[in-house]
Amino acid sequence: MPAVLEIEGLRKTYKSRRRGERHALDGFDMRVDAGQVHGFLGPNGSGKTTTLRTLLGLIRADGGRMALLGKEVPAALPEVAGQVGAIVESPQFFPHFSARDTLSLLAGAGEVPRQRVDEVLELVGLRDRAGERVKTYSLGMKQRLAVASALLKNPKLLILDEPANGLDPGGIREMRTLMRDLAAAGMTVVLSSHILGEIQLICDSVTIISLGRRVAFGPVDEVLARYSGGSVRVRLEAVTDLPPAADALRRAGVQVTAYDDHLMLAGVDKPANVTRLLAESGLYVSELAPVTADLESVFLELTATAPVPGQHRQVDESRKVGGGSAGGWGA
Ligand SMILES: Nc1ncnc2c1ncn2[C@@H]1O[C@H](COP(=O)(O)OP(=O)(O)OP(=O)(O)O)[C@@H](O)[C@H]1O
Repeated sequence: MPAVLEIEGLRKTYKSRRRGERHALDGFDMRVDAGQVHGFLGPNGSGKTTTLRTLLGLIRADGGRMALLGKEVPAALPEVAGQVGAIVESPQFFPHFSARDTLSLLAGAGEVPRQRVDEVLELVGLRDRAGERVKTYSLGMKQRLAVASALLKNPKLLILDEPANGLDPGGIREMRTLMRDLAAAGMTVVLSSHILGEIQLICDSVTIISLGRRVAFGPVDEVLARYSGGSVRVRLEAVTDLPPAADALRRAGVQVTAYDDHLMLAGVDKPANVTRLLAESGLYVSELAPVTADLESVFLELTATAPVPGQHRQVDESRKVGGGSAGGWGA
């Protein structure tokens, strides 16, 4: 499958007199194949918008290479721009224009046939409100207009930064169907979003970025399988047995996360060893269940952004975590 978007070793450092240097992208890699819906995920401040802005020529990279539709950018941007539709950050519209006027203006500037305006209004569900002024629109309606503007030129590659922002549950579901339909029709779609359940439902593949570096990538199923490796939920007959059980397992080298009524273990190859080890300490297991991770828990683990009771995590406190689940206990 040809790559529609390729990034290798991308670097971007913001410099300011007051704050010094900030490495927003620190050798970032990304690849999106044709016809995929690809999720681009990362905590706040991890470098997603910087990546998209660099790719679209809005800011200059300090190093690395990028290609869109097989052409090196930024050099080939004039050639490929007509085939790439993008919304990065909230686009601004003239408040006194209607959605139809806004799209007609953009269509005229981009030599897009007028009938396409009605097509995209229909696609994003704005047909019946298209004559009203944008200043009377809700956040979700403005978001739909933004997606419509990105779709006007029927691009080969559609890049959407937080497309579900402000949409109601019905709107999110419609957006999901629209993305899938566009991909089925051959468009490649890159979505950045913090709604991970949604990404898991919509996307074929994902890239996860943390502190300006890629920490995971690949088909969603493979990423989930890779990072679910050996996760096991354990309940004991008495909850008072959980702390000594956690201690015994940790002493044996198992990664243990303790919850009120159960333990989560990572990297367990042979669950029977857990039962045996606990029984040897006089602790009896009432449930031992393998757990498949969802995208949210993989994301929280890889970007180290899971909430810690009693702490207020600051935006730059995510840390780089090596690939694969640590531990490997249970031989
Ligand atoms: N113009 C700028 N000047 C200085 N620092 C910047 C600038 N733009 C972004 N940064 C910094 O670069 C880092 C990456 O920011 P970026 O906007 O790319 O993150 P993001 O992943 O899009 O975050 P979010 O999910 O919050 O939108 C952050 O630490 C941010 O503060």
